[in-house]
Amino acid sequence: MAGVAGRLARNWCRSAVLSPLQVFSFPSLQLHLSGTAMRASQDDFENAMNQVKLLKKDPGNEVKLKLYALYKQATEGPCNMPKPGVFDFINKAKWDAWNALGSLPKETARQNYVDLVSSLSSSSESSSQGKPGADREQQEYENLVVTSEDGITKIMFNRPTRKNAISTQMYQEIMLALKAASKDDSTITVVTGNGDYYSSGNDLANFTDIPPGGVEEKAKQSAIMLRDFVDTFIDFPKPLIAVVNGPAVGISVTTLGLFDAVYASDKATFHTPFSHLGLSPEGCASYTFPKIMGPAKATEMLIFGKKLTAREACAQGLVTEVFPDSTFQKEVWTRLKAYSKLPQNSMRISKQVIRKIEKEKLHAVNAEECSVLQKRWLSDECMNATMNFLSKRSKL
Ligand SMILES: CCCC/C=C/CC(=O)SCCNC(=O)CCNC(=O)[C@H](O)C(C)(C)COP(=O)(O)OP(=O)(O)OC[C@H]1O[C@@H](n2cnc3c(N)ncnc32)[C@H](O)[C@@H]1OP(=O)(O)O
Repeated sequence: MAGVAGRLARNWCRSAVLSPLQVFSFPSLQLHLSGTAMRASQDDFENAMNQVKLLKKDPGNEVKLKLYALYKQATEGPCNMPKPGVFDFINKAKWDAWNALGSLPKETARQNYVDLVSSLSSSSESSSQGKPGADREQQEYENLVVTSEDGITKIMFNRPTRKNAISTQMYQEIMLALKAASKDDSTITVVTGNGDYYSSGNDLANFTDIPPGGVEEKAKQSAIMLRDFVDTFIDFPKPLIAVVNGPAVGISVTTLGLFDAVYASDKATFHTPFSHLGLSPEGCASYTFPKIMGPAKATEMLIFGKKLTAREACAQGLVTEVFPDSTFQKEVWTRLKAYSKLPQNSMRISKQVIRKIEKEKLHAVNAEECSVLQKRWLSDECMNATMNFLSKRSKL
């Protein structure tokens, strides 16, 4: 049972309470919680809350629980909530941490929170400065490998043990990487996956990271993030190519409708199980898929969750070309290197001409899809499906 609790706590804490936190190992971090320093003002406290979101690495479960407890103590005072049930691992861990602070005064908790965040921020800085000569791009992204070579910027999803599921932090990183690629001197940008999957879509553990404002606040934040994420694809100015190395699920499929070309291994599959998850389409697929493949085929995918093989997806226009897996990488990269030598401005301008007429429409579709999803995430259908997946994974 301890293993299960640990796993659940890990899921919660990985992107938890005060996320997006980006993992840091602080084995020797000493916490100074005595509250002997000057009293922190409300501004200091708010700054510290913002700073937490900018930490480069995850400080670990124990520290996150301390941050959570201090935040609650500073804002609400001593814990007087009923103790969660023994099987409610996540809330029990949080309750225990908060309750352990006893009657610590709010001001002291506030100061300790500020001190703790400050110690985390300085550890984060000294750690990243302490690796002279290390690859800069590798350090910036926790879940991506971004390289630029031969006029091609390659953004590779890099969570292979999670089938490249997209965590909250990873959404942010993908947006940052795309924005950087849109401004660098490469001619084309490629998105691909490391390992056997292209991506298993949204990390379903994202929804276990509930902020102090509760599930409604979580749904609101997620809708804002999703809208920004998809907008980044809509506005991407250069040829954007997907190299789909293996199965793709959910949002990693829907966003393909916003790419300029999609090359797939014959091992790839395309699956959007939205109804099974109590969800509805995103990534502008409610507009792009009927347009690409016709409304009936789009219905089979987006409403009935039919999984397509790479060849089926190609026949329906979602995929540009399929290659045998054994020669996939070689054939695709040879072709991409040739394309990357074409005149940069001409390609950019052609993309603009092709896409311009659709842009406004796509932004409106994106906004509408996010607003619908904000409600779906709060539905019993969606919550049950998510809990079902997570509890199976926890082997309860
Ligand atoms: C905030 C914006 C939200 C935008 C919304 C987007 C909607 C979507 O993207 S919907 C699609 C969501 N994705 C899924 O439903 C896929 C869930 N995963 C699976 O069904 C399976 O894991 C798989 C078919 C992808 C792979 O199965 P397989 O048996 O080969 O491998 P597993 O042992 O299941 O996976 C290894 C490991 O990875 C974890 N994992 C895989 N995918 C996800 C995921 N999407 N979210 C969270 N975790 C995932 C899986 O649980 C395994 O973890 P453990 O080793 O700890 O058990």
